[in-house]
Amino acid sequence: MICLDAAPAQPQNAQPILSWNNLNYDVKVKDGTRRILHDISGSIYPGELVAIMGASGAGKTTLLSILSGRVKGGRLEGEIKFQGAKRNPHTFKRLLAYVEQEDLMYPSLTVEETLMASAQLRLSNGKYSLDDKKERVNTLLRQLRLSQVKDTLIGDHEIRGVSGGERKRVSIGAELVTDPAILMLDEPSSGLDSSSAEMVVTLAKEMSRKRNLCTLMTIHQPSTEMVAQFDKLILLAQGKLVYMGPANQAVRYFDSLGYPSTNSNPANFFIDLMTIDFSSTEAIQKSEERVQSLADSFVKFRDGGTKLLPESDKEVSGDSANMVLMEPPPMNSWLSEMLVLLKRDWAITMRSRSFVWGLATQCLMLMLFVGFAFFQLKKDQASIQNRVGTLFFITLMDVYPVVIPVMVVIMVGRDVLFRERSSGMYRMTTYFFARTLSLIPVIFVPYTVMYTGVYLIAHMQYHAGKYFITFAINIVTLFCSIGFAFMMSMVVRRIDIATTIAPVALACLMLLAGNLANAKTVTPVLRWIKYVCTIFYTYSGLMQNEFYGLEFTCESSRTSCYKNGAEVIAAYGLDAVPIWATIVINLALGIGFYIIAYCLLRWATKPRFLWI
Ligand SMILES: Nc1ncnc2c1ncn2[C@@H]1O[C@H](COP(=O)(O)OP(=O)(O)OP(=O)(O)O)[C@@H](O)[C@H]1O
Repeated sequence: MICLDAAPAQPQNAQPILSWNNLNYDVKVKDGTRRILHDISGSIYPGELVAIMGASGAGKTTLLSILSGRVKGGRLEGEIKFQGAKRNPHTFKRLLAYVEQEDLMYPSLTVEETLMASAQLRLSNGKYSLDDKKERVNTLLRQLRLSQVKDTLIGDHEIRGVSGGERKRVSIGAELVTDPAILMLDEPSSGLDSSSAEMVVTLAKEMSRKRNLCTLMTIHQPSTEMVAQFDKLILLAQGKLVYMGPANQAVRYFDSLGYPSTNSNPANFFIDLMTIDFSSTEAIQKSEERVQSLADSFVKFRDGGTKLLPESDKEVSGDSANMVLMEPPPMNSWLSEMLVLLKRDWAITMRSRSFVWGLATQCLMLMLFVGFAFFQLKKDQASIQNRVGTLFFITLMDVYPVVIPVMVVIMVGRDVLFRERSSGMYRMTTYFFARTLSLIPVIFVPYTVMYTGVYLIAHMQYHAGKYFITFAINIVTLFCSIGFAFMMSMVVRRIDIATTIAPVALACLMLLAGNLANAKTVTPVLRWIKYVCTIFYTYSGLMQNEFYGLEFTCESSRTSCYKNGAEVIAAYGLDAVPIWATIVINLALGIGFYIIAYCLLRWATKPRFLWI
């Protein structure tokens, strides 16, 4: 004998993995508050495959969000227990595998790389060797029928990759690579053809059985075959519970209430029963009354303690010895986590061909263009303007062509970052280190070639010390530019807005950098800006490094001449900060940008979920 709330094949004394009581959820709307969920109670057990079904707007996603601890805003009442006790947010988050409706993964990684990165980040090094992790990924690839496509890219609208169904299975695999206690899937069949959707449900069932895992999914309108796979159904109508119990008893239950099945697909029959008919005022009233009566009947039915027998006495085949993990796995060391992320980020960066080749081509072209525009500078008065032009141009090249593409690269992966952060996959410091380290060679190598080329072709002062100082100033500026790009990527959420704002902000800084406006005569209201302006310090450092020590000739036709470089630096007002200080301050500004980006990311990913 099995009561309605328990799994059809659970032993009677089994403890629910998750139970919830009297959940009420209200949100603010224009004219007051609206109750989205009304007094919902229930429980789910290890090894069960449970579907939350209902018409559009019934509250399926809201219920799943509440149970997963991801609901934001509004007012939540009731009680949720995980393995019989109040949930600990940290532990629960790491024992829950949540697959969102959208498959947020890096499109340029292969299926195997995606699963392997997840395994390396989530599985404890103390418990699993690298070979164990590979074995686990191979098993998952087999179980999820992904072995054939393991070397195919995930892909997106630009890169041809795996099919929609395969992508969904990779999303599930990336979550199942650990031993979660509960798997939650939000509309896993959306956007899939019927056979892919069926396959996802079949696999979810297999996984639940094999791992004694409780799987809870929202699903809109499953096929008859899919309904047959579910152990338990939670049927919602207008935020009210109209049925929760064995899937194979639902039709009989509604029949007993006087609603015999009218459709060969039980899901269609349930949806028809639960949907509000908006075709006329009478139809609305009639269908609302029906939904209310179904909800009332279910309350009576459950309060009456009526029990349902499953049609078959199939036993859950999960190994009862395969107990659900009570504690989340410990996190791996900072270094190991960083190295895994670095390997992954390096692959992503190197596969962003337009970024890598774009930077390389741009640097080569600029080197030739700037070098030959200011070819073999002499020591006459005209060369002063040309040197100033070369150095200001190089300063700008250190910033503009770096900030914008780096910002785009970071923002493209931001949704994945947020998803991985919300499941506590890694620390944020490892993310920043790995992402920056993966970008550095791709930026620094072509830029170093560019500086050196311009230095030689334009014939700046040939002096080893001066060359290395130029090199140091430029490298630190590039570091600042990457930091600035990180900061902008965290401030603005949309790429199009970020790529509009960043050039404007940089143009304002450029104005105050000491070339377009004299550094000493800028209005005091704006003069302070140069002290937080990377462009100013870079330009000032490069100018001093090149001009100090130069003597200029003066043509007899001229009435006034600069005799030496020191006079030029003084005239431009760039002698206030010594060269070494320009490097140190830029380094500090770069670190500051990173700290701001880090704080913004922490703030953006800080859970603001309602927790009971
Ligand atoms: N924060 C909110 N503010 C206002 N209304 C909300 C909020 N969250 C949910 N709702 C409303 O609650 C109802 C249930 O939403 P929910 O997304 O849970 O439905 P659903 O059953 O998942 O629908 P669908 O199948 O269309 O995704 C909808 O009418 C929705 O507009």
